[in-house]
Amino acid sequence: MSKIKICGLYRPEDIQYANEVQPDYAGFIMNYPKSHRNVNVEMMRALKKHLDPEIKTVGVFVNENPNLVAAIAAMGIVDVIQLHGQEDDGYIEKLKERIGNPIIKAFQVHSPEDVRLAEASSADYILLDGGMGAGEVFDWSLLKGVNRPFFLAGGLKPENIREAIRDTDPFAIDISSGVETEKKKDLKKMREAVKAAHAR
Ligand SMILES: O=C(O)c1ccccc1N[C@@H]1O[C@H](COP(=O)(O)O)[C@@H](O)[C@H]1O
Repeated sequence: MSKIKICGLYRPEDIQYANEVQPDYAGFIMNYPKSHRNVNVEMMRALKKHLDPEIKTVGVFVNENPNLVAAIAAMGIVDVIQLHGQEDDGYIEKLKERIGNPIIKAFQVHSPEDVRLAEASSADYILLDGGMGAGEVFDWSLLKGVNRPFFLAGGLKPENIREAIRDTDPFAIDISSGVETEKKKDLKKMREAVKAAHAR
């Protein structure tokens, strides 16, 4: 069993689906127009209003100005901050002085050195990913013996979640494209993903 974050919600229907299938975390790609999942602050505020408060919201940022991230955190619309760009420990420390929200730092993993770098992060959680929301699986054998709890991301789908949990024992599964059909969240796939992650 693992927790699960379903990432990249951006339509009102996505919120209804999340309320129905109850992931532990709901992720929102914020201020990143390169992604089709992009939401701005106003959209986020409107979506959050309808989300079950038991589901934690994660604001995902890519190399965003830390002052803006802190300002968004102060609005109370994100419970957790995810940093998915090249933000370093200096950036994270600066942010920690301004906000009390837990911080997840994402790392792309291609080698054992990438894993060591992630383990040393000053973030509250690390997220180990193959790409950037592009559905890329990486070599999970690199994760043997990781010394702290991690979110596992990258190319996960309902069909490979059980194998991923068995092989890597993550704190949480993080999934986005694997629960979409034609770039839109798919209720059936979301239900199957949550069931697979929460199965004992
Ligand atoms: O999903 C995006 O568009 C995105 C954009 C910028 C940074 C991160 C993004 N997504 C993150 O990618 C991983 C895995 O996604 P997938 O399941 O492989 O599609 C997840 O952490 C998302 O938060």
